[in-house]
Amino acid sequence: MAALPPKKKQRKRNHDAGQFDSLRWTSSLPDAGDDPFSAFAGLNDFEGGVLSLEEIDESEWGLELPKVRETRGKKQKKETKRKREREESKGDEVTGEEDTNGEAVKEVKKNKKKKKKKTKKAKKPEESSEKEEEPVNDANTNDKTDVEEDEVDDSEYHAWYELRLHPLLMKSICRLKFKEPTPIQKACIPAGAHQGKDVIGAAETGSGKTLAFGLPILQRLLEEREKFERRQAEESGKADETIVSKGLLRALIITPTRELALQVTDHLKQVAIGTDVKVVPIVGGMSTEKQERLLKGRPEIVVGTPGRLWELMSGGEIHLVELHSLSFFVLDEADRMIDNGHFQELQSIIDMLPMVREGHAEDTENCVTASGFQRKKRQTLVFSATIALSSDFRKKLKRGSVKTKQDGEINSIEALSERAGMRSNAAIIDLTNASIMANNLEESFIECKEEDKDAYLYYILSVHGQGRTIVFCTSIAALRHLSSLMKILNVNVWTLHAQMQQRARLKAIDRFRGSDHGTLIATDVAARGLDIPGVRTVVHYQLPHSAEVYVHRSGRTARASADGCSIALISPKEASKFASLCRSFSKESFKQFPIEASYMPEVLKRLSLARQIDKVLRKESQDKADKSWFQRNAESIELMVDENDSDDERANNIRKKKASSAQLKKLQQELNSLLSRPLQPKSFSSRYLAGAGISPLLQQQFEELARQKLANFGNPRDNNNKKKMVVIGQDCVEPLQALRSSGQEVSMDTKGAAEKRRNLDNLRRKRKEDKKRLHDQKRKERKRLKAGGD
Ligand SMILES: Nc1ncnc2c1ncn2[C@@H]1O[C@H](COP(=O)(O)OP(=O)(O)OP(=O)(O)O)[C@@H](O)[C@H]1O
Repeated sequence: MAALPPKKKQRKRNHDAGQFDSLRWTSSLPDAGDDPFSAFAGLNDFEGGVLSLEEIDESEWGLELPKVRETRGKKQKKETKRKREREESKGDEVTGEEDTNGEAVKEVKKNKKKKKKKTKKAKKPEESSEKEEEPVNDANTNDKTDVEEDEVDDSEYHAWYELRLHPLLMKSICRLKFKEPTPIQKACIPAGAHQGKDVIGAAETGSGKTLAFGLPILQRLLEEREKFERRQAEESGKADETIVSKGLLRALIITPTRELALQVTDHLKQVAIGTDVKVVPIVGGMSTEKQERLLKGRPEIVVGTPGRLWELMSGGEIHLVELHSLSFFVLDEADRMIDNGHFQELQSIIDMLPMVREGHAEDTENCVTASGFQRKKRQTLVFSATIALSSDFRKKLKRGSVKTKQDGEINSIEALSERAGMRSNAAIIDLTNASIMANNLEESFIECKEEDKDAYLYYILSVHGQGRTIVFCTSIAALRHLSSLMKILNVNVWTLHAQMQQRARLKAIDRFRGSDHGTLIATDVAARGLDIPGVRTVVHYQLPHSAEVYVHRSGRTARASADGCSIALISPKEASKFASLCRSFSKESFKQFPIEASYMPEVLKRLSLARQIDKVLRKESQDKADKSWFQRNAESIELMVDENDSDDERANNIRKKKASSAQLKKLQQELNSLLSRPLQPKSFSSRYLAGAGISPLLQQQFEELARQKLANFGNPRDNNNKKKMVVIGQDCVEPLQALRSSGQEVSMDTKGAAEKRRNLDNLRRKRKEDKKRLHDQKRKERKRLKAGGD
């Protein structure tokens, strides 16, 4: 883009500044206290803060935005001009050669063909590099011709131009068809990319936070490279090979889970296509050798999990310990980092970062390889969907008095940010709304007994089996129980939990991603960051331990302007937890998910059979496991196992086995016969056939039948009457649709619930005390009687 004239530039800056006025700047959050769900109460009471815009001279960047489609008038004018020029040049060329035998014309055509071939060749490397695992593309392949040839509609992408991104980044954005930046991107890119500020960013799940920190990183790397190359060219073209930023670690992005690290890597790679910036994931569960090999390629951006990163860093991995050149330190899903099991390694990594002093460039005096550009301050970017900061965080940062635990451990995002070198002028950008949930997310609940949760889940999956669903459990035991039941009931499910091997985890995600109506049963390892398009429903089979996790779980649906719904299954035991959750989101009402009670007898029948089958199967596999365990251990101590059971015992065992397999067969037959027909409500009208589980094929057949019946009626009056016959297959109704059309808004008497809980606790305590008193009395009585008898 050409440099704007001074006035325009000023106006543009004002415009940018104006944009920020509409944002809410944070720094205050009420103390969360002991209640894990109260962390978000009053989240919208934030203090203001202003971003100051620095002078930026676009002309210095030499930036050129992708050529956009001109308006019709301009286009026509240009076309006429081009035509005229073409004709003139054609004339020149033809007259310049012998024109008598048409040779010149042929020459021109040949030249044109050559040109076309060249353009094709120039395009090829880029196309092929997209398919490669590591897109290491040469910036030179993205010459202007490529950019110009992209059909980019000005009106469609103009919202990005204010952010003044590098043309190669703009090209990727256009390719990804991201029409406009999301609010968090709009707010963070100027601060992070152009003002070099540290950023704390919070926005709802699925709001595009990855690019809110990814684009500033790529922008700065590309910008620095261009500046450097220009300067080199100016200084008589003598390239000093030591200073070029290529090959030094420039950005370290840390995420709490491996899947998230891989996803962030993929996302950044997509945007970095066409640049030669390398992005590499470093995560546990993958071969260390392979990751060391990847690091030998000296990627500028590394995305990793704390455990594996620290393992390699403490082992002296050269690319990871040369941190003087680091320009970005990013914590994605930062609040999760302070959970147990993460912060030890994270703390060690942070302690390895060169010191950043307020008002000073990084301490890089001993560094010979870092260029002047890289010696700029390191930026710290901290992002999450749920972020809780104290009201005077900024002041504390200034004073350097953010508290860590007494033993020096990091216990809050604030301490983490300070330790990582966050400066007091950091841009704190909080775009979370009062409920912190995505606006297009519909939340609902079903109140049920603990033992009925399976039935309600089966109801949701079979009656409303449309779209992808993620079911969250808090324990792996619950997940295993649930997945085996659902598999017996022929529900298409995959599982994801922390005890699975990384390969299996990725496979499960991949398969889930590939199935339009699949179900993933997961623990909270999948709660953060996973970006799987088309997740329509999130079911909280068990409520999570904290409100943050609830937010992140629900955020797997309704991402990037799509809609979706969440359904929490609430047992009486969880009622007070749920009330506390509502309180923390200042929610006064939740929608009750509509259940068609007439389906439940059939659902319960199937489930009872599935449970019995599961029990038999478990017993069988347990017996097998016990036997092999016994044999293994006997062998290990060289003990001879006496195989010779008595005849009676053997006969007994065989009888038991036969009985068990006969029982299993019978149960399976019974269940199969139930599963072979659609789930039907107990009673249904033959006129309004409402059948959940009616497959599209069956529905089609019913509709055909209805039409045939209609045609058979000769009497037009009769005909009119029968026209009212409708076939409704509820299978086609997504949970979100069902919720929208008949979900009941239920007001949450959170205070009342707490009162009730207290009363119930008192009652229980009283009953216990009474029981104890009675027991003591009886004991004393017995003693007395005994003493009297003696
Ligand atoms: N400007 C944009 N326009 C449209 N889609 C976008 C834009 N930016 C990002 N996306 C898409 O939105 C989805 C969500 O983005 P991303 O994963 O970065 O969200 P997030 O805020 O990090 O979510 P979470 O808090 O759950 O981790 C991704 O599929 C991404 O490709």
